[in-house]
Amino acid sequence: MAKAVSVRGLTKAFGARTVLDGIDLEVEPGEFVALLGRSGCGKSTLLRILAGLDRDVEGEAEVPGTVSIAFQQPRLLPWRKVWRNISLGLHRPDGRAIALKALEEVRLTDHADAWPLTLSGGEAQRVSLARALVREPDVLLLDEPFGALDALTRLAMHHLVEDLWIRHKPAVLLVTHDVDEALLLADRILVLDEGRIVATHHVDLPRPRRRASVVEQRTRVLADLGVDVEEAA
Ligand SMILES: Nc1ncnc2c1ncn2[C@@H]1O[C@H](COP(=O)(O)OP(=O)(O)OP(=O)(O)O)[C@@H](O)[C@H]1O
Repeated sequence: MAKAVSVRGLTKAFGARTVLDGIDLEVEPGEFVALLGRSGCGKSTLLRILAGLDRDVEGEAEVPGTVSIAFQQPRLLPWRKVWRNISLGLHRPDGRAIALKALEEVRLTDHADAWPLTLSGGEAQRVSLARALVREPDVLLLDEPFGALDALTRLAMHHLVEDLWIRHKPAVLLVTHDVDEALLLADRILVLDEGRIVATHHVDLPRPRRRASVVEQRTRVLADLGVDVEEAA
């Protein structure tokens, strides 16, 4: 079967600075992959390239299917009601019905006619997810979508994303700094450092996952990030 994402020898430089350094990566259809790494290691740059937002690269980055991306900030248009933010660009006469269905999936039907500025951070992020999903993407790119949320809302979002992923089964690439988040959600974790994939972890824990079940593997992932858990404790 065709890969959802095929990246070969992908190199990206900003001026003299090489940000991605010969990345090779294949993602299977329906696979959930987390990209984990320190700030500035090139995670967002890779996602932007996969989304087709940056084509000035060396090497190959192929995403044959449809792609949606959600960012850390929901980026909703404040002058359009929630449902219109979701249906925007679909160009379909049944846009409202489709938006309502997507809002039902993120449990926000009652906010369909709200203005984005009246939403909480978690609600706005759920709208952003609905907007990404309504296009039924083959590949869903999530660039730290929970980064700005409080811990409890974050937890609820983890469950929601896992739920939506199981229902729609797009391939997902999730950029995160959060090891637990990666372990709770991903089939595979790629650790990036200075533009290279320096470690790969397969996560075979049964779903739905619980925080307690990720503790052991967390130590090994943190070690690849240069964090000694004994010391950090
Ligand atoms: N348009 C740009 N021009 C110049 N440098 C850039 C540009 N975009 C990104 N960079 C640099 O590329 C490096 C990688 O950035 P990137 O946003 O991919 O990192 P990241 O791993 O996603 O970081 P974070 O976790 O903090 O979001 C950084 O050093 C950043 O300053």
